[in-house]
Amino acid sequence: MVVFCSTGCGSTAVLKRPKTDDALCKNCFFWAFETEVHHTITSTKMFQPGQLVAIGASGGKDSTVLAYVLKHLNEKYNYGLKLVLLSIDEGITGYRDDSLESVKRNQEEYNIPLTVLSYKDLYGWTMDDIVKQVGRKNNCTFCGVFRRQALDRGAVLLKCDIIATGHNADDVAETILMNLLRGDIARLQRCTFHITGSDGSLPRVKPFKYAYEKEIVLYAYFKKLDYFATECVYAPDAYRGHARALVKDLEALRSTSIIDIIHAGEQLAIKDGVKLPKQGLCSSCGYVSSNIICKACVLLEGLNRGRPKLAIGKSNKALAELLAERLQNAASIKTTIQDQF
Ligand SMILES: Nc1ncnc2c1ncn2[C@@H]1O[C@H](COP(=O)(O)OP(=O)(O)OP(=O)(O)O)[C@@H](O)[C@H]1O
Repeated sequence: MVVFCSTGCGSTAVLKRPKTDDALCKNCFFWAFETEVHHTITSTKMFQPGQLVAIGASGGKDSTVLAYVLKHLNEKYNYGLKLVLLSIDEGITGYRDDSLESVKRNQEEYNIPLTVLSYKDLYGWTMDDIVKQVGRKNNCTFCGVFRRQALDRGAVLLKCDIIATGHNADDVAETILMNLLRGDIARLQRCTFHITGSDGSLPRVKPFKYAYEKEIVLYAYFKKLDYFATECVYAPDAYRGHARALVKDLEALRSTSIIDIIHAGEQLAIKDGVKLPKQGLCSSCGYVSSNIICKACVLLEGLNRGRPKLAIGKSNKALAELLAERLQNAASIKTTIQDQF
């Protein structure tokens, strides 16, 4: 039986929209998807004309579709943005090396300049080296913390005004649930913001905040976009894995579940008087941090000392240990100087 596009355009439907269950033809689906992203961008005043935008480009489906759609909307609606692709090479053989090849091909196809920064250059370690030290269980902590900072450093280096990532509605819903389950009130509120980074780091935006992962995959498929489809070869973050499974189960029961979780998350407000961590600057590297030394520096120091698990889990203990040692060093330097004069 032929099903016609529910918009009444007269074309044959080729898909059922995961978000709304509407039967749509290819062109009406493209229009609906792009118009919703455009609405997210304009209704939240995500960008300002003249801004240089670093698109975090991993070569995966989300950031590939993001680069394509941002370029398209920028031209169609005259946003007045300059776009650059920024890729972080974590040094994961058989994963990031292959996905970066997709980014390089897209750079040429979309004519957007690309910069690649590596963990090896920034931190002296590849993820392959780190996994050899820490094993597969905790390596996602290193990767996540280093990537966040690497994207920031890269964008600052390129003199960008803002970073756009391909985090989608499923990612946001998972993060809301994770922060709720962990009781992480500060992050719970922050993760629903349209723009983050007003605390001193570069502003970050998620134009796909309301775009379903399944629709991004369909968009990439029907547009025949070139992206790398394999999962990371190292164990995925176990906790997020549970949140992901829960979100997918809920979506299967009711397709609006994902957007409902996001809307609920957006309405949460922190009671007056609740103490939140204050953002300052890391005394080692100068990056934004709610501690005297940022998580990336503590993780790196653990690696460089041959104690990679130092900052896993109870990071306050690791921080206290590092600070005590630094104070001791400072005291012995002071004594040496005093002895000399
Ligand atoms: N190595 C990287 N270099 C640059 N940006 C990255 C990198 N890894 C992740 N990002 C950015 O963070 C977003 C979310 O990353 P995540 O690890 O959740 O991957 P994902 O959901 O599989 O996204 P993608 O399909 O784009 O890889 C990506 O869409 C991208 O914008």
